Amino acid sequence: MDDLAHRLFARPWSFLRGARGMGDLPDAGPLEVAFAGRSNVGKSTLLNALVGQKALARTSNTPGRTQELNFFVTDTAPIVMVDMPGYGYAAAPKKTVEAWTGLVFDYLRGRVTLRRVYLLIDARHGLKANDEEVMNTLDQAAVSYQIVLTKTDKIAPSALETLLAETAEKIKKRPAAYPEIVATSSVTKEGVDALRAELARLAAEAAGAQ
Ligand SMILES: Nc1nc2c(ncn2[C@@H]2O[C@H](COP(=O)(O)OP(=O)(O)OP(=O)(O)O)[C@@H](O)[C@H]2O)c(=O)[nH]1
Ligand SMILES: [Mg+2]
Repeated sequence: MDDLAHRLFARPWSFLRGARGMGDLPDAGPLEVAFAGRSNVGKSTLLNALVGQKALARTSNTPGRTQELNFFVTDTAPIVMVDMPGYGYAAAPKKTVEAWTGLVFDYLRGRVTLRRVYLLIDARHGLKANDEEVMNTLDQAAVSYQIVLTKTDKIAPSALETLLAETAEKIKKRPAAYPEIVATSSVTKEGVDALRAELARLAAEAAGAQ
């Protein structure tokens, strides 16, 4: 880990608040980085891998584990990480899933302090129609986002190469998308240090702006 990243993750992160609606959000202050993606893609697991705390965000084999926007903070930098409910299939009633999805889109579209979205994509499945909808929303709102492939331990290196090339081609014309795609696995920890370094860079930028 580089020096800045080491400092950002030197102390434990803690849970600040869960929000079920836009009215419950914490006051907009420090910059926020959000983890978005389909249900079960590995958002909460990746957040735990980044902070090195196994049970900070709750994870599950069953889609629909995270049911609120969960805000996590550290006292080493003015940066907040936001674990989001998933969209797409979830083991919950239709109305409940619709409410989570509505909240996800409202937050992505309307949060002034949202600085970066990590859009997680399961490496076994690639981009789906609802991921494209999220990208449309972020492009329209001019919120910068980066594609993060998850569960790369579950596919062959050659399949990963193909997916990286295909995905890069699909996002080429999207104005708010980062052209580089990060491949991660919370099993092998591939990509985790690269994301930590990027978060540390954002945190340093935020600290400088205060
Ligand atoms: N093999 C493998 N499994 C993973 C990886 N990341 C997550 N998982 C597993 O995928 C399942 C879902 O992980 P979560 O982190 O709960 O997924 P989520 O995106 O937060 O899901 P929701 O909150 O339900 O939207 C769990 O069983 C994890 O252990 C990975 O990189 N590799
Ligand atoms: Mg989750």
